[in-house]
Amino acid sequence: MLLAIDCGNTNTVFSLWDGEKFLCTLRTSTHHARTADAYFTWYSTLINHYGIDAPITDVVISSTVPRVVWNLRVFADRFFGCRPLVVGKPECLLQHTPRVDTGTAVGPDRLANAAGAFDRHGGDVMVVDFGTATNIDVVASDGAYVGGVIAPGVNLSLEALHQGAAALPHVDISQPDKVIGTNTVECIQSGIFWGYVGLIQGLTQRVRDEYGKPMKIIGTGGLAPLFAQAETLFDTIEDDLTMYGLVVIHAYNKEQGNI
Ligand SMILES: Nc1ncnc2c1ncn2[C@@H]1O[C@H](COP(=O)(O)OP(=O)(O)OP(=O)(O)O)[C@@H](O)[C@H]1O
Ligand SMILES: CC(C)(CO)[C@@H](O)C(=O)NCCC(=O)O
Ligand SMILES: [K+]
Repeated sequence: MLLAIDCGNTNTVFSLWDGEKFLCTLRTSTHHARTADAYFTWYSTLINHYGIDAPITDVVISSTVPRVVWNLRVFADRFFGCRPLVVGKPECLLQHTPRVDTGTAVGPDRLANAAGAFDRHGGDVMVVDFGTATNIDVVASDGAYVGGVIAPGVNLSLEALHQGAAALPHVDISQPDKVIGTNTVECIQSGIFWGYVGLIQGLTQRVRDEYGKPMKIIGTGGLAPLFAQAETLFDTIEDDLTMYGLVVIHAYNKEQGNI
C-alpha cells in the first residue's frame, strides 16, 4: 500500500492508495515541529478508527514547507521501514520536465497537479488550486508543466483584511446573495467571494488567450466547490487531484526502477 502525503502551507493530508483507489484521507494542520512519533500517534489512531490494516510499503511526499520533510522521512523510515520518494528533489524523476526559467523551484504540489491532470485529461489543461495560495498550473499538450499564476489564497486574504484594518472582524468565507453588502460582514464576504469569482474568470480567460489553444479547466482544493456553485468556472472539479498526481509520479519512478 502506498501512503501519499501532501504537505501544504496550512494543512497536511495523508491518503492511502491501494493500487486502484484511495482508501481514506487524513488531514491535520502543518507544523514543522511535529515529530515522527507525533505523526504516528495521530496516523495510527485514525487508521485503527477506519479499520485499515494493510501494511504501508511505499511513501511519496509533496511538501511546500521544506522544514517538515525531515520528520516525515524519519516517520516513514521508523514505522514503515521505507525511504520516501520526495517530489521536487533531484532523485525524483518526472515524466515531463517543467519548462520554466532556469533556477525556478516549482512547487511540488503544482508538479503533482500537472501529473495528475495530464494522466486523467491529457494536455492543454489548467488546474486552479485553492489552497493557502490560489494558483493556476498550466500543463502543455505533451504533459509538461509550463508555468502559471500565484495569487493570495482566499483565507489568507480574509485574514489580511482582519489583520490590517482595525475595524474589520475575522469573517468566514461564504457566498453572499447580494454584491452590495449592507453591513461590514456582508461587505467583506462580497469582496472576497465575488472578488475571487472575478479573479478566476479573468485569469483563466487571460491564460486561455495567451496560450492560444482551447484548454480544459480543472478546479481543485477545498474551496473549489464553493466557487463553482456561483458560476461555471471549471469544466470539472477533482478534490483528489494533487494526491492522484503523487500516485502517478510514484508509479513512474517505480516503472523506471528508480525506487
Ligand atoms: N465553506 C468553507 N468555509 C471555510 N473553509 C472551508 C470551506 N470549505 C473548505 N474549507 C477549508 O478549505 C481547506 C481545504 O483546502 P485545501 O486543502 O485545498 O487547502 P489548504 O489546506 O487551506 O491549503 P494548503 O494545501 O496550501 O495547506 C480546509 O482547511 C477547509 O477548512
Ligand atoms: C504556490 C504554492 C505556495 C502553492 O501551494 C507552492 O506551490 C509553492 O510554494 N511554490 C513554489 C514556487 C513556484 O511554484 O513557482
Ligand atoms: K493543496
